[in-house]
Amino acid sequence: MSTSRTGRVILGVNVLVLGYLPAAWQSRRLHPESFIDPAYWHRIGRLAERATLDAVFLADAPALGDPTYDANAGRFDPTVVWSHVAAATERVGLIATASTTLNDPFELAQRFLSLDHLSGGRAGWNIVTTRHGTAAANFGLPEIPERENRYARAAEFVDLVLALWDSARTGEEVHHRGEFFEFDGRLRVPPSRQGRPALLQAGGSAQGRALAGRRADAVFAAELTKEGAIRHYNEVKRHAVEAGRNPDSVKILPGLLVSLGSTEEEARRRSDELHDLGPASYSVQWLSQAIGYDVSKLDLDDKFPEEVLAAMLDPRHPGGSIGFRQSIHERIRKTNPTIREYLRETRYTGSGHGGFVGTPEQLVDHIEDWWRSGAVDGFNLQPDLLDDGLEVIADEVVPLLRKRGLFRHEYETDTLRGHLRAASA
Ligand SMILES: Cc1cc2nc3c(=O)[nH]c(=O)nc-3n(C[C@H](O)[C@H](O)[C@H](O)COP(=O)(O)O)c2cc1C
Repeated sequence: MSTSRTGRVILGVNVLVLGYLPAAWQSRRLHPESFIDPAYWHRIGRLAERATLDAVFLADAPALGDPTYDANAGRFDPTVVWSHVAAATERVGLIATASTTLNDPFELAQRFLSLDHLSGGRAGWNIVTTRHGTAAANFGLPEIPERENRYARAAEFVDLVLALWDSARTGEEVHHRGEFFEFDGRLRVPPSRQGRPALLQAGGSAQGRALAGRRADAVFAAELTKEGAIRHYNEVKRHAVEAGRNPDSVKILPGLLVSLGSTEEEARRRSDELHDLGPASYSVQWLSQAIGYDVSKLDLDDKFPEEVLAAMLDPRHPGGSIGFRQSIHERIRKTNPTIREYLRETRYTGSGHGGFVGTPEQLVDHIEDWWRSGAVDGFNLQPDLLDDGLEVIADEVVPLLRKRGLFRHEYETDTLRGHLRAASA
């Protein structure tokens, strides 16, 4: 661990609607339709801003989720939610996920630059290519295109959106002729306070890491082991250098599921309660969709079969996101558990995304260790429950990070891209 690292940690919060487990709505302050209440979103934005977090973040896959593994099957459009929250906040970044497979570059460029203006330069676009066949059906596609094609489209899509945002600055028309898009024209929106929205990227395959290195300001990653995180970190920074960029201009921010308590036992009890209140099959279903294999067909007291582990690393394997598959594979190889042991352990360590169950002090130790080890530039925290889980982050975790000189005491800038840059030494 390098004690000499300077700069500070970047912290976002990935608002998994009510929380990352299906029983979140049963907590004392929530109910199944809390996410429909506009005041709920204002509360989340203001809480994150009180904690001087860099950003709030929303995932998106334009389809009704499958409740057997999606804790929050119903969701709002992320850019609409953040437009509402922009009016109630002044500094916190507002990052919305949108797919390059299921959107149009002109419409997306206009939508995100509009949000950037309405928020005073705080918008971020999390670039995904979406692998869900259900989402494809909503757009008249017989199936979701295979990964190579999705990322080729994503690369052209992002370059066209950047050219459109640039046309807002130069006033010049864009004339684009590519494999996926033809375009002549320009945006009707002037450049925003931060010039253009920040770009994030989520998808840990080789193609995803290359796209991130070439274009992203930050990466939303999935890392279960520090070794895997360091490899991902170095690979994206290398792609950035090859693209002629300063490697520090792309920040690596893995998700981190957090369940906190005043003691480790209390945190574990909280995590167990939330897991046990949900359907018993949930973690098996979630794992099955993440690795693209029906785990319920296996004997849970056996180890993971070699062919299942091999498929997780095979880019041709259609199921799941490679980002999550690789992270899960690393973890299994490291601890060699039976399936049941894996499901039990990962209650406290996360499955797909890293997880943390413990006290605020222990969480800060974990954040500092991974940051000083060069595994991350920060984390996209995913509280087990919104909003009381976010309150503990604001009231206990952030003050401890500040005491160690690892986090801001107040916002140094008023744009999202400014916040990301301010974290550098
Ligand atoms: C950390 C992480 C977050 C993701 N979030 C989303 C999301 O919100 N919406 C979506 O459609 N895909 C999401 N994906 C999946 C990928 O963007 C996309 O489906 C891609 O095809 C699979 O990525 P990969 O194979 O490059 O890992 C996410 C992937 C990762 C690793």
